[in-house]
Amino acid sequence: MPPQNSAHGPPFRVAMAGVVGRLIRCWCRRAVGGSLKVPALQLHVSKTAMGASQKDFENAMNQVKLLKEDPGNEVKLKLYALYKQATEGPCNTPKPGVFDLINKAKWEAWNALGSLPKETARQNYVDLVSGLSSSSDSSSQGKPEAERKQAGYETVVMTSEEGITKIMLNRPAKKNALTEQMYQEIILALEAASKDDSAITVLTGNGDYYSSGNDLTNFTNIPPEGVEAKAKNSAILLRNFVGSFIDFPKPLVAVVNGPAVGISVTVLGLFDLVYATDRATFHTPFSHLGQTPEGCSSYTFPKIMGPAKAAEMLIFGKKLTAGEACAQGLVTEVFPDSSFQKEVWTRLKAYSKLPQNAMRISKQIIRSQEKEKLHAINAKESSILQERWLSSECMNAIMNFFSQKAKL
Ligand SMILES: CCCCCCCCCCC/C=C/C(=O)SCCNC(=O)CCNC(=O)[C@H](O)C(C)(C)COP(=O)(O)OP(=O)(O)OC[C@H]1O[C@@H](n2cnc3c(N)ncnc32)[C@H](O)[C@@H]1OP(=O)(O)O
Repeated sequence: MPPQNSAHGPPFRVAMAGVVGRLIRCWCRRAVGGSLKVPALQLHVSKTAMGASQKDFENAMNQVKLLKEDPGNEVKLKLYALYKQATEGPCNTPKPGVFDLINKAKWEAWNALGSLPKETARQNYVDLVSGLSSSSDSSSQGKPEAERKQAGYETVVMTSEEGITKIMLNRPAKKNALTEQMYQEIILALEAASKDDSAITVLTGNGDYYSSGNDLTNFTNIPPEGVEAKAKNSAILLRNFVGSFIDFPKPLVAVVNGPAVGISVTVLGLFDLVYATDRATFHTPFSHLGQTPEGCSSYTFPKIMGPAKAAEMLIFGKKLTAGEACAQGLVTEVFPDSSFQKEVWTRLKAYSKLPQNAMRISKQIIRSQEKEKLHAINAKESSILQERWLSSECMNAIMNFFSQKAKL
């Protein structure tokens, strides 16, 4: 594909050359069955990982004991999971039984961190504690409970107001591209929203994009265990992520505030309402990336729009305008960008006053017949992608992105 813009200047390219080099070394190692010695690969340290020392980590553990306010169960689970990941690495214990509720919740929080490197977990733990300490000192005091920003999230902002819980993707400078941490935080946020007292849950983006899909730097955090292990853990993360949409028990609404790419488009088939600004576009360039559909779209898209239109999007990467996506049934309604937020939130506030249980039960009736099937499709799509990520087609596409040879 021809280069289309020059947003990335020379310093970006220099930085990316390192990333590309690392990827190539990684692939070479795989190609020779792991026998090639590539010391640089073993030494991979992510940008965030360089921040927190063992001392910072120990200080943060002490700070937790001094918190003035109980941070709540969600945050405590997150702290537990990050602590385990930072000290022991990926979850390595058997899942506790269904009746062992507390240990099961702890295990799930730890397991949801997938292959997050120990150093990143340590940094995230330190950042989380530092956010908790400052918010318990001052910021949230005095605000009504319902409007409080929920602590414990770094890449999303979660707020609850007037019966609506809003989960806002919050990396506007990166077009809300989804990092591994973000997938994990969305899983946790959906879990929290499913249990809170709101009637409706909304997913939206901050800035000019809804989301540019998977953050392609996820392909560069290769752990010392190697790329196969990374692909395996990423497939688990993907499966858990999509699973939280399949199982979400309340009305789930996407407020698509701008262009959407990749997985942020495919999971829309699992939402109950999709409202889009007329500035939004819907793009699933999987073949261009050497990848295949996820988010259950291999099943939901043909069902929603028919096999021919689904093929145009999922095989050939046709980008749809908001109007086209609405005509094909993926989007519920399109609003002019100038009045988008006002119109959508007025509508949602009215819906949130409808009897909650009735809405919940109606959703269950509509979706329950498909749940098992959707989980099976999710498992299949994730395992096919696990293979795809190890293919040269996929790797070339990722390297092209980083070396700016290709822009979508
Ligand atoms: C070993 C296996 C590991 C696998 C781990 C996978 C985990 C689960 C995967 C689930 C499967 C998901 C699949 C998908 O979602 S496929 C879609 C992936 N997305 C893309 O390919 C989009 C790539 N981005 C672009 O083409 C353009 O950035 C875009 C058209 C979105 C916007 O272009 P524009 O010119 O307007 O803006 P910029 O390019 O300048 O973007 C601003 C900065 O944001 C960075 N950016 C944007 N999107 C991404 C992205 N998806 N990944 C990483 N970075 C992104 C961009 O680089 C700019 O950064 P700088 O300001 O630092 O230059």
